[in-house]
Amino acid sequence: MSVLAMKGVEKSYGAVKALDGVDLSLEESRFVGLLGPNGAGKSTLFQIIAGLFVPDAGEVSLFGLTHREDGPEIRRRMGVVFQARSVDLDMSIRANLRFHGRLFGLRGRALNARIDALAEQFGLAELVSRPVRTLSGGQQRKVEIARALINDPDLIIMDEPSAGLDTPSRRALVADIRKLAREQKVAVLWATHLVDEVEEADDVVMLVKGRVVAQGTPEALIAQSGADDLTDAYSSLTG
Ligand SMILES: Nc1ncnc2c1ncn2[C@@H]1O[C@H](COP(=O)(O)OP(=O)(O)OP(=O)(O)O)[C@@H](O)[C@H]1O
Repeated sequence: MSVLAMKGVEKSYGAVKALDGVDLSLEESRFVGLLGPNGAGKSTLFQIIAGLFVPDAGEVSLFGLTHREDGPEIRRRMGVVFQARSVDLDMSIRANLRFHGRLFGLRGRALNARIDALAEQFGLAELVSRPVRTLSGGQQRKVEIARALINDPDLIIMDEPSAGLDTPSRRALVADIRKLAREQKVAVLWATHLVDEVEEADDVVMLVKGRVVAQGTPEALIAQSGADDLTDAYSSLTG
């Protein structure tokens, strides 16, 4: 099933062209890494996928639907992890997840069961009553991700979800999300400027100055560029 299809997407901020004809597709259960340096246009792309920005040109469809005609249905089926924190530091994990669950119409026992399942899945079960402020950076990022999964989405888009984490925590988070994609059939778009986070992605899309310069499996990109590994391939394909 096609979860996301973008064709010829353009977006400018005044004279700055942030996206310059982006084509991108994402299928069910795929973990796709969106790799690009600072300023490549990753956040702009996310805002468009999330329906917060309207592109200047091009087409975007999610689950075969468009934001213009079916925004609420798309939002019901999508989770978003932005770079900025979206949970309340002074509230407990459970209170934060309850608040977000209610936005999707979840209530009572069903909501509590969903919170318990997510807390268990992300190793937060012992911590659900603690204010988010008292958690480690890695645990706080997991709360962000649990929040984005509260509505059991078919697609989750994540803008540098590992920001601020050390290398072991980043690796663990990537492994958790890859497992989630595989086992729960969630399509994942993971934006980062760190090559090691997408080395085992199903597909990697390289974005530079608003253009997709390469996309394919990590193996295909390495072969295409005659490089030894994905880091070298990224350097050579992105100049
Ligand atoms: N609100 C804005 N007004 C003007 N220019 C902007 C605005 N937001 C982004 N830009 C510019 O658009 C381009 C793409 O920015 P964007 O934030 O989408 O890139 P990014 O890949 O997410 O970068 P980073 O990895 O640093 O977060 C950059 O040149 C940036 O300076």
